[in-house]
Amino acid sequence: MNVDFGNALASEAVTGVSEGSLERLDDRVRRAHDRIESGIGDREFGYASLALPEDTDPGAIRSALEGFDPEAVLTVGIGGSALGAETITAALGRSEHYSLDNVDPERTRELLEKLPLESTLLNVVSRSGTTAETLANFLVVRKAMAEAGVEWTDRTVVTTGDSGPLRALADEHDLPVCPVPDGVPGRFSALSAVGLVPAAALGCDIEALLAGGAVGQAALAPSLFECPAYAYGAVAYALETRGATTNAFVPYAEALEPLAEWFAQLWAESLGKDGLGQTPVRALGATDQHSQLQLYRAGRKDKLVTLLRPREREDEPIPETDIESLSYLGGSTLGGLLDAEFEATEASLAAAGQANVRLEVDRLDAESVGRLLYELEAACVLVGELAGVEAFTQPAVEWGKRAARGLLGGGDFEEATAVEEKTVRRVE
Ligand SMILES: O=P(O)(O)OC[C@H]1O[C@H](O)[C@H](O)[C@@H](O)[C@@H]1O
Repeated sequence: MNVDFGNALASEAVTGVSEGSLERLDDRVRRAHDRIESGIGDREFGYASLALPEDTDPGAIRSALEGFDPEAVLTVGIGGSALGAETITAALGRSEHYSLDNVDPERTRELLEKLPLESTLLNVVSRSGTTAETLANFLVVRKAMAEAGVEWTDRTVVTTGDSGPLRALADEHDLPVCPVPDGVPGRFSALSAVGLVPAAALGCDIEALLAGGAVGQAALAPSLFECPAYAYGAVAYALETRGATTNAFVPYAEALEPLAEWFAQLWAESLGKDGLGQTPVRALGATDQHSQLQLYRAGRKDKLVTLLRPREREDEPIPETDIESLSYLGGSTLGGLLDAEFEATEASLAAAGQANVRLEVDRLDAESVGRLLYELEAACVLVGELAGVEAFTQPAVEWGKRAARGLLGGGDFEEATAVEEKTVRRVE
């Protein structure tokens, strides 16, 4: 990942940071880097995520998938157990990957009617093996397969921990199981079996994805001025402390739209603690230039806008036209137009004093995507260190999970009583 934070400097942006402040911050970046490196070395909880490029065994993933040559992959998982896999296959153009990461009955039914179940690989992913949405969807899909005369046990692969209901079920039916890596929270697990199984099943080069992650790891360095991941993290942190409490993440590539969702979980769940954390907003260039850009340019100066694009892409020429007012488009390309819009938006934000950072990758291939995921994770871990928040836990999410389970009669959870105690003040 290449980072250009010129438009986030104090000389350009209302919430910008001066070079001098960044130089002072760099001392703290160096200390944070030491902490991160020792955490990686000792495979400490959370920090172990940044060791995945070396620790993930692509051979084990491939052997769990032996004998499968699916037309489509259906991932049943949620949050960190779905978004990494969706991000990777979308970025690499594998549209045959579908996922059920919600319990909307209409969507579930519609998808099950559309999929060729006899040639679909069912990929069930849950670190805990207890997440209600995932297990409920799994039971529904399993029944649909049985009703369609498909032996679900022949078409299912599971990624889960060493214990829990999903592991027990996988053992009972002798299903192929990929382990979730130790000490790696779901949102940091894209470069493990959690994120790589669908990609591998659909013929992506998972070794190259991991090699890209390893390049990101090798690029970690004790100065933000020498390390793109830390440059992005340090600038995002510095801007947050100067009032940029929203991070609008805007990829200029449809294939990276799921990445914006993945980034939102990474940033929100890791950094939203102790009254701190930038609120991630998902957007897409150029589409959202025609909707959200008004706010980003002229609304409150409480944002960092992160613009992301691949430098190279397969292009499509725009045909010549004899309509005089459109002649400027003819002879150009859709990619050329998208790039022009990217640069125009960047300049328009800067002209309004709105902080923005440019992230670029060479192209959307397996190596670049692996590196991008790794470096955004490293950026997030760095922000956690600088802000002094515990980036690897999600107590607020767990609270809601317990409340929902309590309501469904899945145990005695005191959080469920909060639902009954809700203050009501209706207007009908
Ligand atoms: O993998 P699972 O245990 O099913 O968890 C799936 C998701 O559940 C929770 O909501 C957590 O906050 C997420 O971080 C996690 O990714």
